[in-house]
Amino acid sequence: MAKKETIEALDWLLRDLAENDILFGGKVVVLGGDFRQVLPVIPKGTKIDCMNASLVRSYIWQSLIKFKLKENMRAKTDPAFSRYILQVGNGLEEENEVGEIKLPSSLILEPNTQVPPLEQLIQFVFPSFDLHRLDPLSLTDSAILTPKNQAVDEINEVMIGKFPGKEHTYLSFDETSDPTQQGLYIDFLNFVTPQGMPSHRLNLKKNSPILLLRNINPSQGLCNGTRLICKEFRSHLIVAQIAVGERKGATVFIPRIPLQPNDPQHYPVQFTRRQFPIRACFAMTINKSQGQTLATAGIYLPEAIFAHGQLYVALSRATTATKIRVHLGQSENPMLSSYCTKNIVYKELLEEANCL
Ligand SMILES: Nc1ncnc2c1ncn2[C@@H]1O[C@H](COP(=O)(O)OP(=O)(O)OP(=O)(O)O)[C@@H](O)[C@H]1O
Repeated sequence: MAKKETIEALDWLLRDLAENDILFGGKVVVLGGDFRQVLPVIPKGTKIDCMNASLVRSYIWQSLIKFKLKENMRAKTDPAFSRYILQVGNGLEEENEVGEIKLPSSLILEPNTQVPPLEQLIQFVFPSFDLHRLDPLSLTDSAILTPKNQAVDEINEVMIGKFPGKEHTYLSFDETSDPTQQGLYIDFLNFVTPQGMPSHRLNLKKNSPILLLRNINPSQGLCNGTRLICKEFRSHLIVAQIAVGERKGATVFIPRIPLQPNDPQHYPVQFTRRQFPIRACFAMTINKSQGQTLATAGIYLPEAIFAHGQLYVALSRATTATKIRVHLGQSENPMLSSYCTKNIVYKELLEEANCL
């Protein structure tokens, strides 16, 4: 969800344009959101920082007329699953002594000593590339979700290896702002992948699914989070096909663009990466999956989730309980059931937002 400052900036802009001092300049503005989902990300922020960044804590909140959407349209064919997700999102599932909830056994990957859990999850989510060869766009209906980027990169790497076809690699051009530092830092820059940026080495295959990381051209459907299929690899652009939404099936061109880290203070040197703003999307972070609907979802939790709403967002991407499987790492207390995992819910924020 957007930070409150973004919506406050819109308020001031509309007041300026309308030359009055009425909320949103007196214009009708429709906002939509679910406070059970992940809150605005504040790097190294505390619980209070994240809650304070929410629209609920803005001067705007009290002036809004609120309407509640009560039916889960995505999971409407599975009302029991829909009720369960809501219990998780509201933080009403019973917790054990280390603050974990017990997931229904039907959602958990069956124990199998022969096949490693990630491989089992891959087999559940992507049972056959042959089926996808007939309809490559269907590949983007499924994904493995996990909390951290490192696991996302590892899973995507494994999946690109398994995917049929010839691998095509694009290397980025990483440039320090101060040219005298280029030689000193180039290896380091090629090694790091700042949050929200593509990696230095992009390994892709024809028909493999990708996710756009920037708003390139919203009117053409090319927004941050759009899923596409790679069709052709040229030296300076990738020909792709939009996989979801109103422009599904449209052919588009993705150029290399200059990208800079959102958190430059965390790097010893300022730099620009010239790369295609995409990453493979067999796997994605739970935060990035917000807004997506998945026909089949695998949730890979070798480590527990770490932020408000992540478990709710992950579970609520699927349309029925039969199309979702979870791999859980060890519970914090190994004596407890292996079906237990952390669920973080800031109930005080949900109460302020009148969600409970
Ligand atoms: N009125 C409706 N009738 C039938 N299906 C609907 C309706 N509204 C939404 N859906 C379906 O429900 C799913 C979720 O819709 P949408 O992405 O608009 O919701 P959302 O609130 O943005 O979800 P989230 O925030 O959880 O990602 C989509 O698959 C959409 O097709």
